[in-house]
Amino acid sequence: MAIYKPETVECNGETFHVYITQEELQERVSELGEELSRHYEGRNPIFIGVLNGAYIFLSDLMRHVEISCEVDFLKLSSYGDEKVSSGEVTDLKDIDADIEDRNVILVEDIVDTGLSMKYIVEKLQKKKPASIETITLLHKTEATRHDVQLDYVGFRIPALFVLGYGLDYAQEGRNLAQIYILDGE
Ligand SMILES: O=P(O)(O)OC[C@H]1O[C@H](OP(=O)(O)OP(=O)(O)O)[C@H](O)[C@@H]1O
Ligand SMILES: Nc1nc2[nH]cnc2c(=O)[nH]1
Repeated sequence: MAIYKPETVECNGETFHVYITQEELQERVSELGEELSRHYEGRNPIFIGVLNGAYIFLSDLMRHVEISCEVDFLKLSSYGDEKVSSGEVTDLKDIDADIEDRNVILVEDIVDTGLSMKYIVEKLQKKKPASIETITLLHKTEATRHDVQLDYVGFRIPALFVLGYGLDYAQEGRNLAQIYILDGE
């Protein structure tokens, strides 16, 4: 079965090229899974993925976690079909699990302005978990304006629009197996 990983890709009339390869992604995700396994041994953590973007990273990550753990999802949106944040977070789905006294690992695909991560951590804190740590595959360090605590980061990247491996452009491109960046950037 073919994996979808062209060198360049057209999405919504714009051209993107490979920025982080499938091999680089898989190696880093595996390292992160091993690190979490060591840190959370015996603590039965619950992974909370932020839909839609984090679904591929989370599913790959969990397959490298070699301890007992659980998973749940919440869904929000702040970008709509645009490349820049609307500046407002819309709640689309809450978690179902009771996380009181649980060790929570919040999983994001990307932290850009930091608005979504800050919003979610504050929302989850109200449910009285024993702990919350955060993990993001990508962090746009120079774009982050909100005060967020990032405990595990896959890759630090420049403030440029990226696509693939769960990240979309107007809902397209999530199925790409690599991370792509706009041509000319
Ligand atoms: O740090 P920020 O500026 O808040 O950006 C990060 C958020 O943007 C993306 O979500 P998006 O709103 O695009 O929804 P999606 O995951 O469904 O694509 C991504 O999944 C993060 O949740
Ligand atoms: N696809 C995509 N979604 C984002 N959400 C916040 N930043 C980005 C980005 O660079 N690409």
